[in-house]
Amino acid sequence: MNDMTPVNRKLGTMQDLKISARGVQVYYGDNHAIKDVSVDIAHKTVTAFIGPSGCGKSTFLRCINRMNDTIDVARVEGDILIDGEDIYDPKVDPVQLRAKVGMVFQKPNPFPKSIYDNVAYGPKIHGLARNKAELDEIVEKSLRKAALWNEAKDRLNAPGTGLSGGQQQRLCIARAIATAPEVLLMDEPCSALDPIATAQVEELIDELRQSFSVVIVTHSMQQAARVSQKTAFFHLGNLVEYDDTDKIFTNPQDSRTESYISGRIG
Ligand SMILES: Nc1ncnc2c1ncn2[C@@H]1O[C@H](COP(=O)(O)OP(=O)(O)OP(=O)(O)O)[C@@H](O)[C@H]1O
Repeated sequence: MNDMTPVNRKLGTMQDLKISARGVQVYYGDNHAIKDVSVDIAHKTVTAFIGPSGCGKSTFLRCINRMNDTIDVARVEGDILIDGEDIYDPKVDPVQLRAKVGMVFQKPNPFPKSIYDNVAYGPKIHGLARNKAELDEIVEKSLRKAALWNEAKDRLNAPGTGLSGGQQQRLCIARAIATAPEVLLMDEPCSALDPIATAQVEELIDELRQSFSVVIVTHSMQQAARVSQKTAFFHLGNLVEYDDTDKIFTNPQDSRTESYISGRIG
């Protein structure tokens, strides 16, 4: 592991460090999907992962809450620390970790339960509420944070699957934040949404940044430019460049980043 790459020298001074990855490698059988990636991610910041299809964005995102553990052929090496703690330490319970590091997927995937129960499920299993009143409060707060309360408050007992696609995605965001996570991972959260629902979710991401570190995988460079403060460009499993979003889009240092943002690769 080489800690003195230009990326790391630069990040050595980062304030409010939340996630620190060092020398991360991911293999799917013989396929070396992530190659020696080191990156520091700040708290209360939106970080975008961009890059051509198959470059490893989702794979690296899934390392941050150990979702790759659920894929039989996947093998992860290297270190990922959150608040200085190694999340791959055998003492860490992945279920507890995923409450702290929430995830929102490409397609809205509410449980086949009521709107209320979708949000209450996580706090219940993690024992975050002592009684019904506390649970009600968590549900309301989470739906408010996800900008869904006004639309959902009169139909809390209706099925979550009855909401529109954009509302379902906000419900999934409410469900993810109900367990009071510190990091929210979003894997192309708007790819199944229309432009209006996309704009609502993007606005929400900006608000979520007040409370969480948000890491978002996106195919849309416009979206990365709109929502993120930091951008990481991946190519063929390598983290090629990581910097302030403005800089990546206006003055990239690596020719591969330049080619990608100008549409020549990808
Ligand atoms: N569950 C899996 N099992 C085996 N190989 C996988 C799995 N998921 C991803 N891969 C492989 O890992 C590499 C990186 O894929 P990944 O999905 O992380 O890329 P990506 O940049 O997120 O792509 P996209 O933008 O198309 O979603 C690819 O070669 C892919 O085929």
